[in-house]
Amino acid sequence: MLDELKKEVLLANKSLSENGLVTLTWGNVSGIDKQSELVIIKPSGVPYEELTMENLSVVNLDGELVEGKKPSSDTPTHLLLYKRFPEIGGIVHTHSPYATSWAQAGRDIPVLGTTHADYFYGSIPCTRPMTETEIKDNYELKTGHVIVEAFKNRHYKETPGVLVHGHASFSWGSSAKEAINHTIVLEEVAKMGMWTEQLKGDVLSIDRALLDKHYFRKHGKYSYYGQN
Ligand SMILES: O=C(CO)[C@@H](O)[C@H](O)COP(=O)(O)O
Repeated sequence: MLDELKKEVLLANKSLSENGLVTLTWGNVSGIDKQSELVIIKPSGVPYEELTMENLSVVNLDGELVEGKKPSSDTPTHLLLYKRFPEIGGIVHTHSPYATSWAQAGRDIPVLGTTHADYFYGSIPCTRPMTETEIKDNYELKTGHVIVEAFKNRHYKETPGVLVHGHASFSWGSSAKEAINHTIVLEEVAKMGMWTEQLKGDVLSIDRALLDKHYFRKHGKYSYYGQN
């Protein structure tokens, strides 16, 4: 069932280690089949080298297990994002060191350069801290809620990633593979941002003209990037 999507999600989870985005099992990748509304996600606590097509978790949007092992502990967060960000097809959550450092500092990653602007239209937001009640009651679902709240004034397709305050990042894309690419970029701009601030002290974002040039030359109907 859904073998093609399973293969994509399997390779995406395994690529977390290959891309230096994860330590131990501190991350998970999912993908959704829009037709059946079934989500394939990494099984909880399973080392990436032991992941197979057979042990991947398959859940419906209510979180019920349809096939495979017990799903990632972050499944409720993934499922809420699929419901509230309907055009995404894949999600990555991981504790990559630089992005996690900005999340622990509770800071948005400002647009400090064109590398960032090529992929994220504006700062990468950090959610507000969660309340004690949110943490104690259905934490992973409430994590999804604070992420959605951080996007009330920005579009999730223009900024395909977020830092969860005190926790780590979630990134997304049209597929699990694109979500991995956005996670790689998020970690890189988090690293560059930290070093830029180190070199220049409190730095300002680039101006809007440069942000627009770089973002819209890759995205939208006037894009002229690549072979298109
Ligand atoms: O955020 C966390 C733990 O803080 C999780 O992302 C785990 O690090 C991965 O959990 P599983 O996907 O293996 O349940």
